[in-house]
Amino acid sequence: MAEQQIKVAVLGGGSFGTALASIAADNGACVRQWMRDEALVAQINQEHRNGRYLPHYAINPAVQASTDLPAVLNEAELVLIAIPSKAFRSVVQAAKPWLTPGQILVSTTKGIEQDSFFLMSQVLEQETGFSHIGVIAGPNLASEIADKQLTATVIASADALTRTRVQQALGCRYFRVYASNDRHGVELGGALKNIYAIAAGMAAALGMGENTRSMLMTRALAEMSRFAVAQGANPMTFLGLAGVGDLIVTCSSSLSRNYRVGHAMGEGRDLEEAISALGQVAEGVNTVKLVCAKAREMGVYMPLAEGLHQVLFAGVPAKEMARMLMMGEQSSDVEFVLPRESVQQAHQENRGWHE
Ligand SMILES: NC(=O)C1=CN([C@@H]2O[C@H](COP(=O)(O)OP(=O)(O)OC[C@H]3O[C@@H](n4cnc5c(N)ncnc54)[C@H](O)[C@@H]3O)[C@@H](O)[C@H]2O)C=CC1
Ligand SMILES: O=C(CO)COP(=O)(O)O
Repeated sequence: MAEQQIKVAVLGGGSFGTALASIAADNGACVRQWMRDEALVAQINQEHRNGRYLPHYAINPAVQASTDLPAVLNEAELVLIAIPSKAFRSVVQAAKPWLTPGQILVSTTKGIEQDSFFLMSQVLEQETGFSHIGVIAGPNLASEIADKQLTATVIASADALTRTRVQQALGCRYFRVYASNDRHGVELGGALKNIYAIAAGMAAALGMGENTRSMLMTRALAEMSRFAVAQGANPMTFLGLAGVGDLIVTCSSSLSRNYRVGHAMGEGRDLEEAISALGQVAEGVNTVKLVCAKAREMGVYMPLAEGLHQVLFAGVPAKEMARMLMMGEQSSDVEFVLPRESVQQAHQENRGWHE
């Protein structure tokens, strides 16, 4: 008996929503994609191209774009939400009357909500109370996926049905979907790495060497996992695609919008100029603000994020910040092996040794 075609709704007409819609259609799903822009809908349906966000790639012709939210959601088994964090809740609220508890809701958004400090899956949970909720995160540059470059992602959910259905709907010859049950850790990984991608772009523009890049990424991983553990996530998750995997790609690629914002600033533009030159969402700018405030409140040590915050919002030159960071207290390499406190204590005991 032929397998029944899964019905997938994608909310968001940006680059990632479009890339995911096309994968699902390549995989045989019935795919409808919702966006606000009538002209973009017409272009996707007629030319099978998203000229605004992914102009150079063909979209599977089976993707049906629409501005009609109820029609897109009607009978969808899987709903993928690819809307920037600033607008995420309002779109979920608009969709709510047409959502049903049996549906699987998956956020693909790598950001944090301003006032609540909620991750997007928590927004989904709060708005709907549904039980099939998950997140997708990993090293997933949209244009490479649209180019069908071999790519892997993670579906994270405590709910086995959500994990399995997303693996079935999206897993194909160029897109591999790994499963995790640490939704919080995976989602935090995706949001936090954007901070360090901005720093890496900045450092690249200032001429950093390979040693510097490696130091930056590795210490970023230490900082991200420290913060995530303080938030209740499993540090092992950061060894996976949504941790180290996504950190590597966004800290190395000018295809990352966060990296590009940092790079433009490293070349001398101010933050506003860098954002407007980008013309797309760079979630890390807002995330660094929110994470630094939360880290201060919780007493979590995050020197790189704090340093970036000073550069973005307090006018400290990036070069000066790098110098200050290099002169900070020397600490533990892997603090889950040698705790930071032990290193600090040893420093205190040996104070005055070379005085
Ligand atoms: N582009 C990428 O390579 C990847 C992006 N992501 C995440 O996906 C999320 C969405 O990003 P992209 O698709 O890349 O963004 P994008 O900047 O390409 O597009 C954003 C889309 O959201 C729409 N939008 C914004 N406000 C809206 C509102 N109030 N109502 C309805 N639609 C609205 C825009 O019109 C646009 O279609 C981001 O959080 C990003 O971190 C995750 C992995 C890869
Ligand atoms: O998350 C991404 C790749 O995994 C995309 O990063 P940007 O949002 O910086 O483009």
